[in-house]
Amino acid sequence: MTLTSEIQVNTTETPLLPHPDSQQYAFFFDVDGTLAEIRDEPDAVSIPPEVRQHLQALFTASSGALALISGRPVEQLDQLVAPLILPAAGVHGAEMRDGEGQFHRVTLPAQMAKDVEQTLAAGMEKLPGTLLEVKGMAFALHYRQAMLHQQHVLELAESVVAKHPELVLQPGKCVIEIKPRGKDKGAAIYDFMQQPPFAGRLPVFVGDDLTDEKGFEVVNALSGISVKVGEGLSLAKYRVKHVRDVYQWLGTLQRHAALSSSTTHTNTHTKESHS
Ligand SMILES: O=P(O)(O)OC[C@H]1O[C@H](O[C@H]2O[C@H](CO)[C@@H](O)[C@H](O)[C@H]2O)[C@H](O)[C@@H](O)[C@@H]1O
Repeated sequence: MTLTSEIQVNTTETPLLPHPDSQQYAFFFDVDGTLAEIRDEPDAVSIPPEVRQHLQALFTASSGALALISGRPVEQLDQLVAPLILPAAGVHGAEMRDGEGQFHRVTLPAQMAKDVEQTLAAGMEKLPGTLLEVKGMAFALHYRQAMLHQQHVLELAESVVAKHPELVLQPGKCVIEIKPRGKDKGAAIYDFMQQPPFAGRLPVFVGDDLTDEKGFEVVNALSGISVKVGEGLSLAKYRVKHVRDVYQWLGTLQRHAALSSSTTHTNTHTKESHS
C-alpha cells in the first residue's frame, strides 16, 4: 500500500478562488489542516473566534447550507466551533448530524470493537511516541511524534483490517486510520446534497488531506467548487497554500454575503416604496 493513494491529477496551475453566492451554493469544510492549523497533538487544535463568527455568518447567509466534514467525531467538532451547532459528518462520514439536526451513526459489533481496540492498544504500546485515538467505530493510529514507527504503525493497522473485512484503512497526515468500509467524505457530501437545505445547490468543499479527495471527486462530479489547501497531488480544481488563506477567503465570502443581503433588502425596500 502506498500512502499517496491513487490520486493522479496535479493541479499546480490553478485559477483564482471564486466567491460563490451564498444562496446558490452549499458549503462544506474539512477541519484539521483547513479550518484549524495542524498541531503536534490532536487535542491542541483550535479554530479562532473570528473564523467561527465567519462560519456562523455564512451558515446564516446560506440558510443553513454549511457543514463540517471531518475525520473527528461530531462531539469534538461541536467543541471546536462552540457555541455553533452545525450540520456535520464526523469520523469520515461514519457519524452524521444532518441538515435537520437528525443524528446517524454506524456502530461496530461491541465484541469486535473491543477486540480491535485491545489489539491496537497492545501494538501501539510497543511503539513509544505513537498515540491511539479510539472513536467508537474507528481508530486513528498517530505517529507524528514518532516518525520512525510509521512502517510499524502501517503494518499493525493492515493486520487488523486483514482480519476484519468490514474495516478499511484511511491514511492521513502522520496517521493511519481504520474506519468502517463504505464510509468516506464523498458519500457524506453526496448524502447532504440530497437533503434540505443543501439540495438544489452546487457544493463547495475545502480540504487538505487524502481523506478529502473522495469529497473533491463527488464535488467535481456535481459541477461544484473543490479547493485543496497546501501542496500535493489532488483532484481539486482550486488551491490555496495555507490555512490562513482559507480564513481570508471565508472573511471575503462572509462580506459578499452581507453585501448581497443588504442589496436585496435595499431592492425590496425600493420596490415597496414604489408600490
Ligand atoms: O478530516 P479532518 O478534519 O482533517 O481530520 C483528520 C484527522 O485530524 C486529526 O489528526 C490530524 O490533526 C492533528 C492535529 O493537528 C495532528 O496532530 C495529526 O497528526 C493529524 O493526523 C484527528 O486527530 C483525527 O481524529 C482526524 O481523523
